[in-house]
Amino acid sequence: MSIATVLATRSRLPSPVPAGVEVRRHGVEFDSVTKRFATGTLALDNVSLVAAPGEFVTVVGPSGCGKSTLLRLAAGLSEPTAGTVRMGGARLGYVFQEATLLPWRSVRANVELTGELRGVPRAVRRRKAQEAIDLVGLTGFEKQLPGQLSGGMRMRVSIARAFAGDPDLMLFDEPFGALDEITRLTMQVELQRIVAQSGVTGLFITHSVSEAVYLSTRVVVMSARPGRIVAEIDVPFAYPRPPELRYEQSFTDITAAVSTALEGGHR
Ligand SMILES: Nc1ncnc2c1ncn2[C@@H]1O[C@H](COP(=O)(O)OP(=O)(O)OP(=O)(O)O)[C@@H](O)[C@H]1O
Repeated sequence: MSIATVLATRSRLPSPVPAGVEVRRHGVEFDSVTKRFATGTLALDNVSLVAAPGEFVTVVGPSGCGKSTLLRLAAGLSEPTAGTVRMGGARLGYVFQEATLLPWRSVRANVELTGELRGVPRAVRRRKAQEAIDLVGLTGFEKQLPGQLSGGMRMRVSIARAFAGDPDLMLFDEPFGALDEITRLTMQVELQRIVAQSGVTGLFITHSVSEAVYLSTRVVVMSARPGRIVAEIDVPFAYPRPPELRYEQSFTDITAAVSTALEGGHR
């Protein structure tokens, strides 16, 4: 199947794409990827996976099954032992479980950091930073320091910093894992809005089945180590997704399918 066909069938964006939303050109593709570490640990075994431009793909799997390894390969921080990872020169944005902000810098200065490190002219990076701050709902908090913000707000800054770099592909490594339940649910609602609004492609790691289903166009289920893909489940709901979607039968049917695949791959 060509990447254009995958996009046409799986894009989360309505057709025609709304005015002002530009679908990014790049996704990521893992072709028969195996990763064995120098210690002998086989972390990933023959994994093939596509996140086509405009898709938001979430990977769920038991602890230690190789999810972070998969993201490190996508980021080019590690090389496969066998197989190929293709991203066609995508500009990457990362969001980790910890917000990793510089405590002495204001919200704005933290968000501008990516542009600063890339040598983007001051006026341009300030404009990009403001757009990203507005996108994540932090308008008015530009001058605050990270220590003055809640955990959820710090995560918003971290997401804004990634978006200010104008990414094609966003990599998320359990970004909401350290948040309390209510903040986590709010951040899920925010993230699917932000992602749909920005047209970015996403690869997202989580332990939470309902988070995976609520956010994504497709959920990829991995087995216990060595990580293999045991199921791929499409999530057909249009964006933006209302929070109440989580209580609908069609939603719980999909979470049940993901959980069943997860339990099967864990045995
Ligand atoms: N640099 C490394 N050297 C050796 N082994 C490693 C290395 N990085 C990860 N591993 C091992 O590879 C396996 C997969 O690790 P990884 O962190 O990708 O799993 P994970 O699914 O993200 O786990 P968790 O859900 O607990 O965060 C684990 O057994 C881990 O100990």
